[in-house]
Formats: sequence, C-alpha cells, structure tokens
Amino acid sequence: MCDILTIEHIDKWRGKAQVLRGVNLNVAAGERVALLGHNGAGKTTLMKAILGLTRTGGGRISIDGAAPGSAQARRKIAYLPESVAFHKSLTGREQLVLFARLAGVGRNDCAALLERVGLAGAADRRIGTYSKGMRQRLGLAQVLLGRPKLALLDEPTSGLDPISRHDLYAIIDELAGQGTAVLIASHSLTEVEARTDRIAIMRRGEVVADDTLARLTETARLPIRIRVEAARESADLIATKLDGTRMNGARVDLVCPPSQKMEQLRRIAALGDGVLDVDVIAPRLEELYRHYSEGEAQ
Ligand SMILES: Nc1ncnc2c1ncn2[C@@H]1O[C@H](COP(=O)(O)OP(=O)(O)OP(=O)(O)O)[C@@H](O)[C@H]1O
Repeated sequence: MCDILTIEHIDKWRGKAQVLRGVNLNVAAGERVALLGHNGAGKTTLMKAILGLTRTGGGRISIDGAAPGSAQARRKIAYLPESVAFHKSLTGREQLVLFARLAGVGRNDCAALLERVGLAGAADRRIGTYSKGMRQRLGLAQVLLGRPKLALLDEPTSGLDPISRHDLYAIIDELAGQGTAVLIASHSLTEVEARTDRIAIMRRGEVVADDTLARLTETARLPIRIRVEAARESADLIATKLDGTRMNGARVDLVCPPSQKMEQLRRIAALGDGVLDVDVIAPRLEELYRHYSEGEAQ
C-alpha cells in the first residue's frame, strides 16, 4: 500500500521548549494507526502540523503529495477534533449539508450518512439538544463526507458509552476499508489494541515506538507471567520447586523473560498430576505502553 501521510524529521519549538523532536511517521492507504502518549507528549501538535495549523521546522510533511495547509491538502484531509463544536441552532441535517457544500460534495449523501452514524432519528433536531456522543457521531458523518484520503481523529471516543465506541470503530473500519489512511490519537489502550493495525507512541515530542503490537511486544522483551493451577495438596510444594509465588486458592504465579518460557513450561510439565492447568499471560498493552512511554526502554 502506498503512503498517504509522510512525516519526515519534523521539529517544533514553542519558545524554548521543543515539543516535536525529529518526528517520522507514515500512514498508508487503508491503514489504521494509533498515536499514543501521555498528556503533553505532542499528539495534538503533530495533528495541527499535518493540518497546516502550526508551523514546523526540520524535514517535511506530505499528504498524498500535498503540503500541509494547501488547498489540495485540505481537500484530502478530514479532521475530527477532540471537542467537536457545531452551530447549536442548526439541526444535524442542516450542519451536514453546510459541510457538504463547503467540501464541494453533493448533499444527496447526507441522509445516508446521518443514517449510517445512527442520527437519522435526530437529524432534524437542533444540535444544541444533542448529547456529546451525538455530536461525535455528527463529527464522524462530516469525516465520512467526500471520502478523505486521510482522516485525523483526536480522541474520537472520549466520553462515549461502550456501544457508541463500538459503532464508532466499526465506522472507522469502513473508512479504512475504502482506502482512507486513518490516524487516531487516543488514551484508550484496550480500544486501539483491538482496532488498529499499528501503534506509534510519543514521549516528550519524540516518536519512541512505531510498529505492530506483535513486534512491539517482541522488541520490548517484557517478562511474561505463567499461572499454574495446582492440586490443593501440591500447591506449596510446586511453588517451592518452581520458585513461584503462591496465590489465592491453589494458584502459583511465575514471572520470567520470554526466552525462558519453554524451559519453565518443561519444568511445569515434569511436575506431573500436581499441575491441573497452565496459562501463559503475555504482557498487556498497558505494560508495553508504560515501557515505551516512560522510557524504560533505555
Ligand atoms: N498553544 C500552546 N502554547 C504553548 N504551548 C503549547 C500550546 N499547545 C501545546 N503546548 C505545549 O506543547 C506540548 C505538546 O502538547 P500537545 O497538546 O501536542 O500534547 P498532547 O500529546 O496532544 O496531549 P494531550 O494528551 O493532553 O491532549 C505540551 O508541552 C504543551 O504544553
């Protein structure tokens, strides 16, 4: 797949503070990339740089060949800000038709889009009466207008209930399915774990990790946990033999580097009938995120 978004070695200074440090990031057509990082890591600044709303130095940013802020780039990008604001006195339909006119696309799609984002029933109500989730849905309908090459979504699910989140990711999947490159800034790790193709983590203005979840896990070499369910009478003995920690009931927990996993499993298998069950628990995204975002990698 070809890259729609290319960011090469971008810097940004705010006064004496460097808020973007040599950022490199690519997003291909149809790819969903999560942008993670603590508060103040630089995610929103990077999105603004892509939109051409803030000046940057260093290398270059290209949106399907266009420069940030150019008329060409603006036509290719759809942006959903974290707090999406609309005219309160317009109805959802009126607002979307207005956006369609501004985007130079026909208004015919609007009814179908409102239906798609679950707002058909509320389309003729004033936006002032919408809940936060309904406003996010309207924002997403706007993103879907005109089939953007690149969608930038800043915390798209903040404040949404689980069903709305699920619906929103289903729509994001469709967007990617039609070839849009999608960049999602998020704090919701479990969501992006399941719903994105690649994860980029920012720390103090720098992209410190950028890969698939599987490869990030492999590279971080975080310890894995092995959970042994022992027969009640054997639990203490097994804990001693494996040098594990005796937990509630008859459970014994071990922690080991990935390279020792098979050796540990062989030792457990050799313990015979005293072992009833074994689970191997890979590091969760929270642990990986902490590893990269707090600099434990160094
Ligand atoms: N308008 C501004 N003026 C001065 N400094 C700013 C401005 N906007 C952002 N910053 C600073 O730039 C850095 C990056 O902020 P940014 O908003 O990009 O982070 P973020 O990763 O989006 O954080 P969050 O998760 O809280 O939204 C921070 O140190 C922030 O204080």
